[in-house]
Amino acid sequence: MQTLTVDLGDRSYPIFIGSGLLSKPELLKPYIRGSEVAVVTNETVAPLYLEDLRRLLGGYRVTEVVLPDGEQYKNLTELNQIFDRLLADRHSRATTLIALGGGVVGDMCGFAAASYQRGVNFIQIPTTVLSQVDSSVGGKTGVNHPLGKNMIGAFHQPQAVIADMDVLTTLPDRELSAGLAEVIKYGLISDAPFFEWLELNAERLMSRDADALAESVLRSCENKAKVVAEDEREGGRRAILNLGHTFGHAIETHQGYGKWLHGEAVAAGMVMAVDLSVRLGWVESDVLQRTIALLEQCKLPVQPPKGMTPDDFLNLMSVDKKVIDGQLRLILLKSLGDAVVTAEAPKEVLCELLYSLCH
Ligand SMILES: NC(=O)c1ccc[n+]([C@@H]2O[C@H](COP(=O)([O-])OP(=O)(O)OC[C@H]3O[C@@H](n4cnc5c(N)ncnc54)[C@H](O)[C@@H]3O)[C@@H](O)[C@H]2O)c1
Ligand SMILES: O=C(O)C(=O)C[C@@H](O)[C@H](O)[C@H](O)COP(=O)(O)O
Ligand SMILES: [Zn+2]
Repeated sequence: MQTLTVDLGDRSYPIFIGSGLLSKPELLKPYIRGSEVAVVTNETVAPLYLEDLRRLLGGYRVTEVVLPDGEQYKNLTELNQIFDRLLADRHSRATTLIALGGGVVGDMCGFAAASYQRGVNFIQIPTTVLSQVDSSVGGKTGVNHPLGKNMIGAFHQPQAVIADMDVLTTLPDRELSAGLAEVIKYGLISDAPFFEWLELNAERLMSRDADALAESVLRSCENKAKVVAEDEREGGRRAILNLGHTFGHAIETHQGYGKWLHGEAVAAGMVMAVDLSVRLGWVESDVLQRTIALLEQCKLPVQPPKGMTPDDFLNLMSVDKKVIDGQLRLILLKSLGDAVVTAEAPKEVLCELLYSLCH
């Protein structure tokens, strides 16, 4: 097992990465402070892994909340199910919520923990590649609104993250690929040697080589933990974790939540961001070619969806959370492994990009 720390002073927490972690009560128990626990999971993950978690929770008073599965349920209506159960079962402020699932469950459980009785503890047990490498770390929690992704939420850090690699064996291929999009993101924004490692190991990752997957989770979490420790609430540098997301979130919202997976939309969005960086003369075109090649090897989309127009993008991107005083800011590359947040979007080149890619 490997242990990393997200260094946030008195809110620091460990990320445990390894095999067989869902059978180790000694990992989980130190992070549950009282006798009350609420497990939040979904209808797909529950039959696979809830029993393992139940075994670790002998002796606690446990509420189980099983949500419907899908990005389309990451909303305020479904979030309320968690509050209803916590209140019905009389959970106090000393309760601990446990997210058992992918990023949707993690974001919703985390937001419930941030707001139930103005804030209770929670633990992340991420079960997808995407949630192990990204969403379980860093404390962004929340739900979608029909007008925009993750528009309602809070920063609320977990007490611990327990990433058991064994659960990835049941993950569908499409979800594996979607998770790899966020893995590739770290190479692009902050870790060129990792990008090169991914180019060499993409085939192993796609065939679910356990060592390669563990290495990619570890290196992704190292990169994310470093950025989060520098800028917990996205005052500045943390925004680099948003590479491709301004375009990607526009795609997810336009298509209808759940049609394009988050990782798929981010993949196409990263190609757009790197392409824009090339058009501005900031990076060599080979970085774009290598990005496309790696994403394609991971069976990810590299173009925006058919039928989405430049105006669709511009309208949806105008409500991005990085917009300040009407100015859209984008994450672009200065070189492979070096991302920057622009003070404003280069509008002319952005329009040129959108008109050349939208079809
Ligand atoms: N908070 C953050 O920092 C952050 C970062 C990245 C993404 N996100 C959010 O995360 C969400 C995407 O997360 P995701 O890709 O994990 O999607 P997800 O949570 O929808 O999970 C993907 C699918 O895999 C299933 N699943 C989960 N674990 C499984 C397992 N071990 N075996 C079989 N099936 C399993 C789920 O039920 C679901 O059908 C999006 O809402 C995105 O906005 C948040
Ligand atoms: O942790 C972050 O910061 C990220 O931006 C990680 C992203 O991968 C993730 O999709 C996040 O939820 C996007 O945040 P948002 O603030 O753009 O909604
Ligand atoms: Zn993301």
